[in-house]
Amino acid sequence: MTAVVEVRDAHVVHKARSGGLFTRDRVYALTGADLSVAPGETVGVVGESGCGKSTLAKVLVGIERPTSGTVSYQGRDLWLMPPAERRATVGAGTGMIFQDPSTALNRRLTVRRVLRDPLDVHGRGTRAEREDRVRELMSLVGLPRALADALPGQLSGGQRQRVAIARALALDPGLVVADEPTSALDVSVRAQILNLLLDLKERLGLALVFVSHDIQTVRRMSDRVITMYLGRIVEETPAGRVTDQARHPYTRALFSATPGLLDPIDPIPLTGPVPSATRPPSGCPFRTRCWKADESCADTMPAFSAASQPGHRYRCHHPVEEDRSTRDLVRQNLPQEP
Ligand SMILES: Nc1ncnc2c1ncn2[C@@H]1O[C@H](COP(=O)(O)OP(=O)(O)OP(=O)(O)O)[C@@H](O)[C@H]1O
Repeated sequence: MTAVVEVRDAHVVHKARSGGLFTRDRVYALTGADLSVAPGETVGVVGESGCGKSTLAKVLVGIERPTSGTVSYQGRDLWLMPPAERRATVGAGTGMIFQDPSTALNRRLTVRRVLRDPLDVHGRGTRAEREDRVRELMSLVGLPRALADALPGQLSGGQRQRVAIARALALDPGLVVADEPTSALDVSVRAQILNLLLDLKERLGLALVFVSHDIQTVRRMSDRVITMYLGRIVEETPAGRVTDQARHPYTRALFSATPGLLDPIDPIPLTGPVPSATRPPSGCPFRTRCWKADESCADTMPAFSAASQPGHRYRCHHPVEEDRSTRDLVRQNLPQEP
């Protein structure tokens, strides 16, 4: 089956913000990322702040051009397309939902205008058909019709995020990327928005990439979970295996620290700070915080190894044994290994 989007060996390198105008320092925001998203699949992306989740999300929807590597839509290289074709391909093929709907929506445009805009820009249907589509989109995301002429400032946070979701769906995209779609919302409406996304994904057969700090939610929403560390994808795990059968020590540590998933255990300690993305450690970037690391980890970044389950792969010289539960790892005084 052709992937909706396929990223191959993508690197994103920025000039460091902190180093002043003439700095030679570089931030390695994304390093050698490979990811393919199949139609109808939900891929969750987890990792600590600054690990490159948003960068990957932006690369997937063509907002960020990789410094090197390729991004293909339905097998065609996005950045080799003429600009007008690229804009049309991305505009119609993808939708992006951002963290904060207050800043993502133009505060001067009514709900109707926000939703009609992409239809106008891409010349979809007659005027009457576009108005029908606006009504359809509002009903799809559970917005009452009476709100069509409201401005974003007159809506609640949850309603604003529903508008942003409807806008992302306006052109019937095959891929929606949601970057922390609930983190700016009140806890009381988060579950409603997540349920809406799950429902839409089922009904519309969308491929969804779901980026979040909230590991519990990622696990619940996703078919497959991508773990990122310091700009690199270090593991891809079927969602059902991620808590107890992940092989990468970092994935285990992240999930062990999630309240409610493995209670009552102490989390696997992540010692020390995340190294700077300007000077990532040689070899495996996680080695400076990993209880399993030895000298070999400083030499090379391991290639991906396949685990026994299809769709599960990891990059680690000393993976956690497949049959060791996370609870057992913690009980056996983990930091003293190897
Ligand atoms: N335009 C930019 N210029 C310089 N550095 C950048 C730029 N955009 C991102 N970065 C840096 O790239 C790295 C990855 O950033 P990114 O926003 O992708 O991480 P993230 O995992 O999404 O973080 P968070 O969870 O906090 O949103 C970080 O070190 C960040 O500071």
